[in-house]
Amino acid sequence: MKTTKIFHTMKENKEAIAMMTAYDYPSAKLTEEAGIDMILVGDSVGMTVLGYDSTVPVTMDDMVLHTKAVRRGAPDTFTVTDLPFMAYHISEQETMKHAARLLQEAGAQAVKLEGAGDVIPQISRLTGAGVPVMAHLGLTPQSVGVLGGYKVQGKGRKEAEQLILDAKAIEEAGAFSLVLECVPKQLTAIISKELSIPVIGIGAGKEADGQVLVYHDVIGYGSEHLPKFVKPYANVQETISRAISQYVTEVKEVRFPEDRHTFTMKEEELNHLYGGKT
Ligand SMILES: Nc1nc(=O)c2c([nH]1)NC[C@@H]1CN(c3ccc(C(=O)N[C@@H](CCC(=O)O)C(=O)O)cc3)CN21
Ligand SMILES: CC(C)C(=O)C(=O)O
Ligand SMILES: [Mg+2]
Repeated sequence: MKTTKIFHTMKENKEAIAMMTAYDYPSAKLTEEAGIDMILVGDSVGMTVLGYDSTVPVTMDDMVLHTKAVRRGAPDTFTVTDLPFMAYHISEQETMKHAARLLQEAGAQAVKLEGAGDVIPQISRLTGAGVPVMAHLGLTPQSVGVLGGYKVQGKGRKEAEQLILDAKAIEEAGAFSLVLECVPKQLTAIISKELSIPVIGIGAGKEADGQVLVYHDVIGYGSEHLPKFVKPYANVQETISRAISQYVTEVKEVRFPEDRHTFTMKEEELNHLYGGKT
């Protein structure tokens, strides 16, 4: 069984941590085969797979379903699942129940939650109960309504100082790792240096202890607007579109199926249909 300790060790050895999201069986299988260090079942599933325009509508049931599929595809990879919007704000009891569902019912090894402040006591309680917690600061997409859009965070000195304080409080509360999203690289350098837990960046520069990106962004599949921090390593949507268009064309022109896609019965059997009386 893989534990959070390996990621501490990787930070100590200055070995960069490669993390990526996955949402279903095939994406998880390919991600594990490629040698990823850690999978995130992100609530970004709401946008990349389910077609919502933010992560806010994503439910616990969605996260359980997708985590189960991911675990079947990547049984040997440490898997973190996002607690969705409002799953860790209503009460301590609800937070604990939701984390228990993700670890026991869905098979995640850790949970991730966004923010500091009110969330700090939840991180302590979860860790105290044996749930490994990954925190998430900077651009926290579940707060898009309050932040007023997906914008870079911590550019001003006051905001940056608050982020550093929040990061320290998160480590203090027992989180095993921290995702830093969309912050200036200088802030990433400070936070990664000041914390002993690994900092995983997304749009936060190479100064983090590791990187995370969304599966669809890495393979070039389906995103219309790509954030600046994304590097698409392939153009899978073009491949898929071309394949589907060709299929449609060939069906309409009756060029598919060909003989090699088709089954036949022996002449003899055909001749004796209805006892040969046809
Ligand atoms: N496909 C996908 N990739 C993601 O990284 C991602 C999701 N979906 N959904 C949930 C959140 C939303 N995220 C986003 C979405 C957009 C930007 C974006 O366009 N940012 C501007 C910054 C503009 C500025 O402040 O200067 C950019 O140009 O990168 C950033 C993060 C990150 N997460
Ligand atoms: C982008 C990462 C950090 C995330 O939270 C998600 O995919 O939901
Ligand atoms: Mg998320």
